[in-house]
Amino acid sequence: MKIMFKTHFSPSAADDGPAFRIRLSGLSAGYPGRPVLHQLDAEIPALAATALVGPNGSGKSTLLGVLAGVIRPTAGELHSAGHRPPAFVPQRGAVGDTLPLTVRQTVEMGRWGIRGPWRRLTRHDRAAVDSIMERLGIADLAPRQLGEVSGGQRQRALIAQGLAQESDLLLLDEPTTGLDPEARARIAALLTELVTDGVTVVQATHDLDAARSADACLVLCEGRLTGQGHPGELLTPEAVARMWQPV
Ligand SMILES: Nc1ncnc2c1ncn2[C@@H]1O[C@H](COP(=O)(O)OP(=O)(O)OP(=O)(O)O)[C@@H](O)[C@H]1O
Repeated sequence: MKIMFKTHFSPSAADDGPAFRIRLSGLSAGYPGRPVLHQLDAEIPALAATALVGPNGSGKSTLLGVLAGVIRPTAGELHSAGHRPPAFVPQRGAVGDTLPLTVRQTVEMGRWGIRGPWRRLTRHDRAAVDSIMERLGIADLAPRQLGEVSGGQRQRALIAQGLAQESDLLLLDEPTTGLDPEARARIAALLTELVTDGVTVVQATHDLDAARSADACLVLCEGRLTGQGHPGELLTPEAVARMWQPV
C-alpha cells in the first residue's frame, strides 16, 4: 500500500488529463477481519463537489475514513495532489449529545490541528473562528451547549469546526441527513460556495437532491465502485431504483 503526495499541483494544468485532488488505484481497505472496500480505481476531482452514494453498508463512511487518513488502505495506492491534511466532518449522530461543549468550543476545536489540543488560541485563531461562525449563521449560538441546539444548528457547528481547519479538502459524512428542507438547502448552498472559494468537497449522502447537485459522483455497492461520473448520468430514477433494490 502506498500513500503519495504530489509536490506541485495546478488544478488548471490539465494537459495530462483532468485535474484530481485524490486518485485511488486498486485501493482496498476495511477493519480488522472485515474487508470492506475492494480494488477501487477512482478520482476525486479538484475544486469540485463529489457525492459518495450507495446503499447502507456499501462502504461510503469507510471510504471517507480512508480519504481522511484515519483508515489505512490494505492494498493499492492513494495519490493526494494537496499539501494540507483534509478536514473531516463526522456524522452528526456520531458526536455525543452529552458532550459538555459549547457551540463555540466545538468550532474552536477545529484549530487544534494548527495550534495543538487545549492550547491557548491566538488572536488570529479567534478571528478565524468568529468569521466562520458568522458565515454559518451560528454566531448567536456561541455560548449554547452543543447538545441543546437543533440538528441543523449542530450540523452547522460541525461544518464550522471543519472549516476552522482551513483545509482545501472538506470531507463530510451525511451532512444533510435528518434535516428539514430549509436546513438542507442552506448546507447545500454553503458547500457550493466553498467550492467557489477553492475547497474540494466530498460528501457521503443518502440525499439524492444533494447528490444530483454535486459536480461528480462515485457510486458504491458492497464495497465496489459501480459508477463514477456526472450525477445526472448516474443517478437516473432507474439506476437509483436498481441500486436500492433489496437483494
Ligand atoms: N468500526 C467498524 N468495525 C468493523 N466493521 C465496520 C466498522 N464500521 C463499519 N463497518 C462495516 O463496514 C461496512 C461498510 O460500512 P460503512 O459505514 O462504510 O457503510 P456506509 O455506506 O457508510 O453505510 P451507511 O449508509 O449505513 O452509513 C459495513 O458492513 C459495516 O458493518
